[in-house]
Amino acid sequence: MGVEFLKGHGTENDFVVLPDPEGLLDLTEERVRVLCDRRRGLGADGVLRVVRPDFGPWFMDYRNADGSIAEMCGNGVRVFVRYLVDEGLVPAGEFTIGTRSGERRVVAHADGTVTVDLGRALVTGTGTATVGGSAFGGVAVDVGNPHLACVTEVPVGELDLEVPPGHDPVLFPHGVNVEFVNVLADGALRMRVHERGVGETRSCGTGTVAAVASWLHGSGRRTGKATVDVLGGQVSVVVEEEGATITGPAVLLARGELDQAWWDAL
Ligand SMILES: N[C@@H](CCC[C@H](N)C(=O)O)C(=O)O
Repeated sequence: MGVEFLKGHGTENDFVVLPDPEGLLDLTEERVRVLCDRRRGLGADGVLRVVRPDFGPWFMDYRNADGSIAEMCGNGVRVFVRYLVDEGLVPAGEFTIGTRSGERRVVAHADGTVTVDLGRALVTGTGTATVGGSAFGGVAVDVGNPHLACVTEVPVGELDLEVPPGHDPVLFPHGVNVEFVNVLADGALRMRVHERGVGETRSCGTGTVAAVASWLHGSGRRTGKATVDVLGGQVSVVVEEEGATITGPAVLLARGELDQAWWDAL
């Protein structure tokens, strides 16, 4: 009997899901790196380990593709919720899950979309990202994890995000996720993102919240909502004083077993 896995994505931000209710899996950095490698492993932007603690709700243990641990993953939560509901572990509707950023309320809707309350999107300052020698002013936003969201008139499709954007390490001592955002119309944004611990991804849920918070901040507002187009689809974001929500799709597309000998050898 090998190690059970599922593969899923939220707006093409893709994850390997590892059901581990008893918390028995030894999920080393190396195992995460190889699992996420698109040639040596299954390929993914991150891993979601599904753990049932002795007390409290189901816990999402999220890891970036480079093996690092992050506090929160907005798209990952939606896929995590899809797994819990599809497996009959939690009834659809509203419930709570655990994350490294604390407990979060979620709603699994009848149409298959999931809403996640990501807590307050805290604007903590301003900073600069550099891409190809050009500087982009941005707003630092804490969505449980760190973001620098840069609203720009440069079409985001023109940016080379193969190379990690430069940022001020003093402002972000633990690294940062960097978003570039175009305002398409009032209430519609387009975003690309370079994620800490991953590289450019086709979507970042917490990043879309940071993008909306940054856009609102730039227009003197603290609350509002927008749809955000990302490379992998579209999500809806609402930013309120007491918390920000993201709503979008969550897909599980495959399941299987990792070869035990392969896993043991890692
Ligand atoms: N893709 C995620 C964010 C994952 C964590 C991030 N790379 C970090 O290191 O903070 C999302 O959907 O929010």
